[in-house]
Amino acid sequence: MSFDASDIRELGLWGLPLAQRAGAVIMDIYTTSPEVRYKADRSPVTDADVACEHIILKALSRLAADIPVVAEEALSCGAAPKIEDRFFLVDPVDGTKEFIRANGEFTVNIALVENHAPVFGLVYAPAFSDCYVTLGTDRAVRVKLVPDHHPEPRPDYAFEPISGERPGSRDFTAIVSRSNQTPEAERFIRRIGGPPCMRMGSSLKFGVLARGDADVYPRFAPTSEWDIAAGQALVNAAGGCVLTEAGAPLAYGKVDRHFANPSFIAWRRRDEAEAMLRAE
Ligand SMILES: Nc1ncnc2c1ncn2[C@@H]1O[C@H](COP(=O)(O)O)[C@@H](OP(=O)(O)O)[C@H]1O
Ligand SMILES: [Mg+2]
Repeated sequence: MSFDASDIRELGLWGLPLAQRAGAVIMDIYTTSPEVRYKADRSPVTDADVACEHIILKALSRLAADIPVVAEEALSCGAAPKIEDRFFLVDPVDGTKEFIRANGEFTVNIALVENHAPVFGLVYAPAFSDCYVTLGTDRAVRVKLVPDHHPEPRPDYAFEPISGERPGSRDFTAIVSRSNQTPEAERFIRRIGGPPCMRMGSSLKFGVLARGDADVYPRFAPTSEWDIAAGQALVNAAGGCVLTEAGAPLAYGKVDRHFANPSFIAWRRRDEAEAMLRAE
């Protein structure tokens, strides 16, 4: 298939039925008390992670066999591709702990990285039929997407454009991990004045920022590139940014660090992040 992976819109439209299929497989397992195993790093994995990743890898190999893919489960089994300027990052089920707890806060994540930065992202929460996808480097949308084993091609998705504009007059709000909270993040929240704080599992937090329903997501617990690349692409496209504590951009493709990220702060608005950093 001839495909220009720099066409973010084309990639987004291609990704939606794939997400539906992957989501349908995940939901079949979700509703039948999945067996939980533990990887070498003691993180949990279920058949949903493995089956979903298989579907996505197969689809990516048909779409763009020349672009390397770094995928969470394949990498944990030792399958590390040679990284180039452009590569895909796949986390088939982000928020596996939430999947096991059955609170719905888990996502399918596909991202494209170019020159060390995520330029495309798809985050899909099948339990909520809630999908966020970039259709351009400055265009992010939300779309209701029901898990489906055999989705029909759709020319007419009801895309809701999202941006980091704060709706109404709500208070400045932080959002943090449900299962991986740290004292450092709590200290950060106190330092910025102790705003109200939402808790949520998985990369859905980036969707909440990108749609303007929270302002800052401080993350001091460990993450890997596949956990956050799609979410960062969304936040970037909606007018926000993801920075290290020192205010530097996050770099992707950190092979020597096994794709581990430093602590970071994701911001709903780039200008607010810059103002806060200047005030420090
Ligand atoms: N000790 C650790 N090392 C690396 N990543 C970790 C980690 N603890 C949690 N994570 C990452 O945090 C993700 C969950 O994010 P959150 O806390 O925002 O829900 C996990 O995604 P998976 O569920 O895909 O493994 C996992 O990758
Ligand atoms: Mg993950």
